Amino acid sequence: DEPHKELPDTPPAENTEDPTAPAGDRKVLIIYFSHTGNTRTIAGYIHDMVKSDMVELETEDTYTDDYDTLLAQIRQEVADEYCPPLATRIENISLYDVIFVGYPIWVETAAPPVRTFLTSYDLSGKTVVPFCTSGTSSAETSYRLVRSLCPHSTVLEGIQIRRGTYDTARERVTEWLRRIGIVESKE
Ligand SMILES: Cc1cc2nc3c(=O)[nH]c(=O)nc-3n(C[C@H](O)[C@H](O)[C@H](O)COP(=O)(O)O)c2cc1C
Repeated sequence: DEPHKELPDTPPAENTEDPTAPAGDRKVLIIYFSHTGNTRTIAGYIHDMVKSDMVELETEDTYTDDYDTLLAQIRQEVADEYCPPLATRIENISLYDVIFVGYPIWVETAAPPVRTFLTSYDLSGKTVVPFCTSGTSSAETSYRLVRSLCPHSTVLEGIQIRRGTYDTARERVTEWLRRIGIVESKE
């Protein structure tokens, strides 16, 4: 499935409210990897809604922009369960209660930097929340990977934003954050 940088036809509605403190006074961190910016957009929607810190994961070796070369490399990395070294270091991860983990689906699973992140940090006892962007693939394999790499965390229902559906993404992210109890529903 080819990469595709997608901008909504109409600009998404601006978030007019300040981010809300997460339900239960929990401290929230959003970490994400994004090669072409789609996952960064969704991370921004979550950050707009939930009082949180946000960190973009960067690899020591930057991935190429040449799709065919990248696809061949990622096929190999996925087959090898390779953990690309991260340039990003996260201080004080122990302070956080909830960690959102965002990534593109690459070769049917989570992009390899997520494997590095989840194997490098001890997330025992924390709540982990996956979110991803993709073409047409299912996200299930990536969710299974996330669950297997943090077996002592509570992994909540994730959200997947597929290509062609960005015009409604902000609303769906908001509904999802309420459904999983991160943001309290206002009645
Ligand atoms: C190397 C590579 C492999 C990909 N593999 C898949 C795939 O297996 N299934 C899919 O639905 N999308 C696949 N995509 C599309 C990306 O998931 C999609 O463009 C995503 O939104 C990119 O996120 P980003 O802009 O945050 O990097 C692939 C993209 C690349 C570059």
